[in-house]
Amino acid sequence: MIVTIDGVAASGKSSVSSGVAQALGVPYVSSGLLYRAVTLLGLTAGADLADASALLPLLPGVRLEPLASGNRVWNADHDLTADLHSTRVDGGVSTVAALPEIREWVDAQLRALPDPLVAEGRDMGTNVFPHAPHKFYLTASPRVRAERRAKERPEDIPAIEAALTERDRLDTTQSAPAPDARVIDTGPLTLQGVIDTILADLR
Ligand SMILES: Nc1ncnc2c1ncn2[C@@H]1O[C@H](COP(=O)(O)OP(=O)(O)OP(=O)(O)O)[C@@H](O)[C@H]1O
Ligand SMILES: Nc1ccn([C@@H]2O[C@H](COP(=O)(O)O)[C@@H](O)[C@H]2O)c(=O)n1
Repeated sequence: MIVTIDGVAASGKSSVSSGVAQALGVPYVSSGLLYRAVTLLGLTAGADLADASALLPLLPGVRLEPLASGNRVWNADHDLTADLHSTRVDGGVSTVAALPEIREWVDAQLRALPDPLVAEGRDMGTNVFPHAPHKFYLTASPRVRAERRAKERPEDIPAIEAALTERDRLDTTQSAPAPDARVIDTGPLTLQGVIDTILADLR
């Protein structure tokens, strides 16, 4: 069984997916981490982030480890995970994610994973796993999302809100709820409240 949890930036996708996956006893996979890993490797190599032919040669050693407690991304034996959520990576990742060749590479990594799993991102329910029987799409206002993220980042709330809004704009093409997804406004809910809403739906 595959459960897809898509949504806008910082809507709670990875935290909610981790909670749902742990309750179900299955792994979850964060597709955004793969786009972030490509971006980090591109930035480190000084590559043009808009040029897929410069990025693809950097990827043969990249591997996602989908654990229920939290995903890790490796490049050969180097753990990239801690460096994937920087403001610098946030600023470049939508450029990388717009490249069809990179999207194909990410989709292939995800589809090679064994069922069952919880998959989170932007296009899990629409594109990568369109036949998944359970689909969710998380939203919250930009201000609520920025207030939550401000607890983990040094930037102030207006700067975070502006960056999130811009990332949503750049990601519009691949970020829409599947027609058969349940849309959940997480604004009025606690993290556990969102997890419980999804688990109740699955039951
Ligand atoms: N319903 C909620 N209530 C309160 N805080 C929440 C809720 N959902 C998520 N959070 C918090 O919001 C922050 C962002 O959540 P998370 O990183 O899971 O979002 P995301 O959608 O995976 O982000 P990104 O798109 O940047 O990868 C985290 O600090 C998380 O604990
Ligand atoms: N299915 C996906 C997942 C992510 N992206 C792109 O990656 C960026 C980072 O994703 P987060 O979930 O960690 O926020 C995101 O802004 C998108 O550009 C994607 O295109 N498709």
